[in-house]
Amino acid sequence: MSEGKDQDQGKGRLSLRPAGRSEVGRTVDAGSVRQSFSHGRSKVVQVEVRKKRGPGTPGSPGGRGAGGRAGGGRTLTAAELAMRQRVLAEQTQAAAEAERREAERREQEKIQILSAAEEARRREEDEKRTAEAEAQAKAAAEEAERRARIDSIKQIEPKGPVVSAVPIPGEVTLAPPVDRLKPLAERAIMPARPLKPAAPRPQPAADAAEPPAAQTLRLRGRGADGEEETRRAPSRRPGGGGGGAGNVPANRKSASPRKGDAGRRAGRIDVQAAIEGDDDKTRSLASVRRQRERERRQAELERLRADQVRVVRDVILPETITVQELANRMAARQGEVIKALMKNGVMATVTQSIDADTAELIVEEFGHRVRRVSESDVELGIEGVEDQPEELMPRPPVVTVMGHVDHGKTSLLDALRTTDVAAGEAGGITQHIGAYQVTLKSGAKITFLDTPGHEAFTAMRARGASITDVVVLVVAADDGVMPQTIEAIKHAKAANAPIIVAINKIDKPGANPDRVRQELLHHEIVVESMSGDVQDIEVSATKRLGLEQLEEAILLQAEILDLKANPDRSAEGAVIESRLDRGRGSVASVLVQKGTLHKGDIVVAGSEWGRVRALIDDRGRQVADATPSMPVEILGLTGVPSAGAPFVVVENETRAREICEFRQRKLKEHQVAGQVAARGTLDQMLARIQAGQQKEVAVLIKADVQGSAEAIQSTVLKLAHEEVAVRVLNATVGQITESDVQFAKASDALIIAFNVRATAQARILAQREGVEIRYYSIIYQVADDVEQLVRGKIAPKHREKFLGYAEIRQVFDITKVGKVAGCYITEGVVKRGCGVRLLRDGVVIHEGDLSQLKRFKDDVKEVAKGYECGLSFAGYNDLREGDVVECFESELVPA
Ligand SMILES: Nc1nc2c(ncn2[C@@H]2O[C@H](COP(=O)(O)OP(=O)(O)OP(=O)(O)O)[C@@H](O)[C@H]2O)c(=O)[nH]1
Repeated sequence: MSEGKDQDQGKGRLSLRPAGRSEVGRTVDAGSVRQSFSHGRSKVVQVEVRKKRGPGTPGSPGGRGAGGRAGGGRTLTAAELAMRQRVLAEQTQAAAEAERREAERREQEKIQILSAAEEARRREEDEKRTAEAEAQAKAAAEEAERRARIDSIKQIEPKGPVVSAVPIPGEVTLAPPVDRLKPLAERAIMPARPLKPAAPRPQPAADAAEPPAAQTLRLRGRGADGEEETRRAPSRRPGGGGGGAGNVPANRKSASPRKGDAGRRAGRIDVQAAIEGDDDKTRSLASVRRQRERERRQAELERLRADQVRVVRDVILPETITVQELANRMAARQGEVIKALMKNGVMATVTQSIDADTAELIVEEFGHRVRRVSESDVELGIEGVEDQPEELMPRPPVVTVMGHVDHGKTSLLDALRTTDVAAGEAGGITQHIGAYQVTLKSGAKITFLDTPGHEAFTAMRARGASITDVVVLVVAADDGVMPQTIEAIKHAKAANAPIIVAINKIDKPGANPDRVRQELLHHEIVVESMSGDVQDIEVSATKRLGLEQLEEAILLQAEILDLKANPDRSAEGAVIESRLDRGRGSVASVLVQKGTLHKGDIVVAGSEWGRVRALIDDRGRQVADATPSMPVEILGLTGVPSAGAPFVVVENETRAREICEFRQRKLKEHQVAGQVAARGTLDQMLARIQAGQQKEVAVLIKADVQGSAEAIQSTVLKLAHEEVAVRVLNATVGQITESDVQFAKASDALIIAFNVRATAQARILAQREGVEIRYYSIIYQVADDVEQLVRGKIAPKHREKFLGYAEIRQVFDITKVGKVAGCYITEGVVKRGCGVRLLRDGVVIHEGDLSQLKRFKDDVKEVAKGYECGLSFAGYNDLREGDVVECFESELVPA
């Protein structure tokens, strides 16, 4: 620094006040710095400011210490500076250039990589396209070849071995033994071809279908050496490498010389090649072709076979069907059906039945059409076709006589029977077959149903037999219109049957026919003599008065009704009544309604069927046939059909059997559901009451004594309220019989049994008909239940559960024990400690508990039906032979 004092300060350099801590006013110059000291001195120091790498900065190496340099340093000449700057610029330029080149190089590399990838992708696509085109071409060629082959087979008888007669593209063709050393090109023109040159070659066709590019390649490949072929070969193989040798897979490389040589024989392989085991190394194109060809042919064969058998069938499916039957109906193999079922998760053997839904799935899978039928379809069409008006002929009317009790229905029917003009011939109408036909003087006929009363009429109607054309309402002139007369009117009206009023007993002293006519007016029956349209005839059954007029009135009514039927068709009608006759078997009285019934016809009546062995009319004569409206007895049915059941003639026994089996099955189902039905009726009644549809609860009372019956009647009648009335149909004493059940059924009534029981037949009937019988031994319980019923609130529940019946066969008097009954269990079971009722003639005479139950001196828990046992009652000794012990258990039924 001190050296710097002497330095000339006027060299045009800038002076700077330094910014040092201890200094003030330092200046900065480009090359010198003025330094000021505290005591006033100052000096200028030459400094060399060396800018880092700056081209304009003096590049002296001593730029680090300003002071040190300043002493021996020198300024750069302009030339030096320029040079340095140039050098520096050059260096910078070079570096930038290198950098740019590097970037370029990298870019180039990247482009190369990308283009290589792109190239590879393109190549791959090309190859794929070529392969596809080739496959299409091949398929076309094969098809053409197949056709040609079929044609050639048709036209030319093969002379040589069959295998060589028809060349198949890609197949191994027979070549004569060839020297292994012989060049392949030479061998290629040898007879490596089918023995039958007439057959078309597939190759040209394949070539024709190839894309032009591929063709060009191939043309070049042919006849040339392996190089061309090698180039072409990979492109023909999907997934093969590109044109570059490095991309050719190793196996391709090994195969290439052969391939190149045999370029012209592409698509074929000779025996030699096969022997050499070429396929071991690489699978030739020809081999692949052959395999594809084989597969294709196989597939086509299968398709053809399938087409031949694929007939779309209408498969009829009932509600259930066995696998075997299903296979039969589809004309498929059982194994296939089982397989299809397994696929759907159903494991079934051939004999097992499957439901219609599952079967439908299978049928659809097999490509057939499904036609679902219901079991009841067996009944379809049994009624036959509708008759044409021109086929109809007039037929006699069928008449039912109705009226109040003792008004003379039976008497009138008997009187009418005697009006038959044919009576003299065979002792008149002697047979009781449920109906009879009278022939009038005019030759006209009338059929009368022999079962008077509206109950029978309604029962018949309930079973579907609406056979009455005209109702004759009998009203006794001395008695007038009575409750059952009104009932009869209601029933007749419900059946839409016209009424003819027969005012009977006019011979009686107190007879007043006009009163009857007047009373009938209240029930909407306006007789002719009162300007109405209802015919009224005054008759006397006993005195046989007015019978002819009555018959004429019936005929007139029939004429108005224009009753007609076609006699020339298979018969149809209804069973009037039936029974089992000891000598003749099942006997059924039927009324023919349509057609003519012949001896030998096959008849289905209800759930019974049979061939008509004999036809017997109401005079007991055998007849050959029965025309419309004629009642006859038929023999030959397999069982006893129920009254009111319709009958029909069917074409054959198989059909008859089929229908009956179906109907019997239905009947059994119905019987099984009988108990439920009984329960259901009461529930339905309750529901109707709740819904306000039923305004009346009808009951039929049966009690052990008249006093109880009357007490119950008055009790239940009091339970009626403004919305629901209580109607007591009957309040009598004794067991419940079948007629009680029928009566209750007709009026939709509930049977109240107080200390009495139903007969076995009545029980069965009630179960079948769904009539509810409720047993009581305490009057307030009856009142309780009926009240609930009337209010439609809570369904009354059974309070006890019936266990069984035991019949007392012998009574032993044992000292200290008392009376012990030797019993036989006729129904259900008897359990130790159960509740018992002692019934004598169907009436409860004691109710209590069982004290002992023994079998052969051993106490037992229970004894079942068909076994004997000994039992005694707790605190009751009046046991008698023939008494019946009813056993029950108390059961809590929540409301
Ligand atoms: N005087 C007279 N009595 C008759 C006449 N018709 C019937 N009776 C008598 O009336 C009674 C009842 O006759 P039925 O023919 O049994 O009467 P029903 O209507 O069939 O009676 P149920 O079978 O009980 O319904 C018998 O005693 C007959 O003799 C008649 O025209 N005149």
